[in-house]
Amino acid sequence: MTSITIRRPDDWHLHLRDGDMLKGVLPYTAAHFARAIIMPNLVPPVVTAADASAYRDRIVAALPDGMRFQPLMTLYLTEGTDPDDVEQAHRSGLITAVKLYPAGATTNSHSGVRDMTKAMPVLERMAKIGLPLCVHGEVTTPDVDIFDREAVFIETVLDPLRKQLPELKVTMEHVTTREGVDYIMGSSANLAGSITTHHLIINRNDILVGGIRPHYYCLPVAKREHHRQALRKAATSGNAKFFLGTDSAPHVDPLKECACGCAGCFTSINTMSCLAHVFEEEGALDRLEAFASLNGPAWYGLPANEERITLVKHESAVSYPARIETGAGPVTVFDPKFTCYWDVA
Ligand SMILES: NC(=O)N[C@@H](CC(=O)O)C(=O)O
Ligand SMILES: [Zn+2]
Ligand SMILES: [Zn+2]
Repeated sequence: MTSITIRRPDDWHLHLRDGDMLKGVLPYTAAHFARAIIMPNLVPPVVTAADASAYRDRIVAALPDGMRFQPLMTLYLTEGTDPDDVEQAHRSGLITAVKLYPAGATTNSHSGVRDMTKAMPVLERMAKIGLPLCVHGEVTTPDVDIFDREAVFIETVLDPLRKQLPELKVTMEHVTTREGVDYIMGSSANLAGSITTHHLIINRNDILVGGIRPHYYCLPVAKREHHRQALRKAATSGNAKFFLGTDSAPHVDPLKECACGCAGCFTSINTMSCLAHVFEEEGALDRLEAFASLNGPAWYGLPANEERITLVKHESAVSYPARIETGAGPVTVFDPKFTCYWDVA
């Protein structure tokens, strides 16, 4: 038996949803993670400080007795967001970041930003007060191929924005391409990137070969193998610009297994197990702590967790349920297609 002990990890990109789904999925995150950045793409979205405060209360209320977990709230940037409300939410310690969804890019993003110039007053304020912007980095232009949308976003939106507002701290979330990795590595200190567990494991063949696999469909969509390899290299490098954001994004099975299925993989339950496997494969178990527990807090200016968790490699396979039951309905668990031997003790 092998084991490693690391500081308790955090999840820097997480969808908890609301109501019965929130109650169903939150315990899996809280079991392993001390904190998570909570995505604001509810229906309706979490737009104002008042919305974020009420949502935080609902998350805390949904936490089972005896579990500890700190939700780090975000505001959903719209063209009508009030810079004063954002600043106030930041100063009171309520929010950790503001989230940019280009309108139409992903799940519940229709209230997102169409015209970046309309968001400039808020972005300028954020640059001034040191509040990070988290971005879903994909263009939505219909003539751009879905596999190119991240690379085109970097070129046409992100790079110009960072030149215009060099002081703005930006997290490029769920990076899925070699272009994304290279752009982050070649940039100044105020750009970093989160990487999901599933993008280290699947490429686009897993979605499409031998039949369509809706539970591997997420956004940004998984790309070619060489992109997955670039992500693995970045995540396991120890480079402080890369950290874990699982993007665990539960949808009930009927909404995934249908003619127009939702994007998102539910990974919070087996993320640490899968990551230990991936890092071991890459000969980088000693860098798992940097990726999952150290680089994220450093980027967001927070202390690393003092508590530790131990990951144990068992002689025999560790199993996870194929799906969990929530009050909102069944949710299929991400299947890494390899046998897991690691789990959290
Ligand atoms: N990642 C996904 O595929 N889906 C996310 C939205 C997002 O993070 O883009 C969701 O909210 O379902
Ligand atoms: Zn996204
Ligand atoms: Zn997400």
